[in-house]
Amino acid sequence: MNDQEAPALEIRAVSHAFGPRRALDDVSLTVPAGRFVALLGPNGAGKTTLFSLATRLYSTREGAVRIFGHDLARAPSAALAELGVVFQSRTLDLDLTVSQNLAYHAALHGLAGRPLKARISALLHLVGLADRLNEKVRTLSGGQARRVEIARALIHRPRLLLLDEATVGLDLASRAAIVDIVRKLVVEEGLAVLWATHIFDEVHPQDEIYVLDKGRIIAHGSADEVAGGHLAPARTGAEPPAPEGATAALEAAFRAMTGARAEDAA
Ligand SMILES: Nc1ncnc2c1ncn2[C@@H]1O[C@H](COP(=O)(O)OP(=O)(O)OP(=O)(O)O)[C@@H](O)[C@H]1O
Repeated sequence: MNDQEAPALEIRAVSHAFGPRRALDDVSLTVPAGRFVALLGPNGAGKTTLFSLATRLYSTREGAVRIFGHDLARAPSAALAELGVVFQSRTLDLDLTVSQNLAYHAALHGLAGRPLKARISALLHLVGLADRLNEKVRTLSGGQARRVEIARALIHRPRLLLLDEATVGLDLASRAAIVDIVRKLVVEEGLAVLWATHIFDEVHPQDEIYVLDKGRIIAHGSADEVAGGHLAPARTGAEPPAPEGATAALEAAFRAMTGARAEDAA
């Protein structure tokens, strides 16, 4: 299989333990090139641990991670060159400008000069922040700062983006703006995305989803299949369910599978 045909991300039979606590148990998932895949799991399910393994913060002792066919353990540079990541915790320098934050990160990838300026400008247009180039990150809203982090994650033109609960703590409008930007990147730029979340309304009926619970993948399919067929519009010509109805159906299925309490999952 050549690199063009390989999935963007392949996680095969990965397990991970912190001392006696097994955080991931035989997890396998695939993100095809150019596709949006959601990883849905309650708090403590193992999402961040999976991201830490996929980004090589932790080394994979059991199982394998491949990014566009490059084995992360054997060919880490080739694999990581294809990967951008937005972690759950904020990691921008508040006292640097948007441009300085991006340029600093770009330097780590060997980008400089005019091509770098053009790249920063293009990315800030993509995330709707072209006018904030020279402002300190401290002056941005939480949602705007998250968008800068997305731009930063894409600076080296990766073909796979991992986002770990990227909308946590944001208001509804900021969340919607970020989800829209990421989905647009998939459709228009051919980016592959793994979107980890526990927020149901971020998932569309036709999205491919994996449900992670207590370190195991307990369901996989379209969101509608996982919710027992209650999300997609009926084929009889009936009106599609209201978005809040679809969200409720997925949440009900998820809670039935995981036993998660509402406050764990919302
Ligand atoms: N560094 C660590 N040391 C010990 N246990 C850990 C460590 N990191 C995570 N864990 C445990 O591993 C399990 C999975 O945690 P993880 O953070 O991956 O879940 P998560 O799905 O990302 O949850 P959240 O949404 O709350 O961030 C949990 O039981 C957690 O307590």
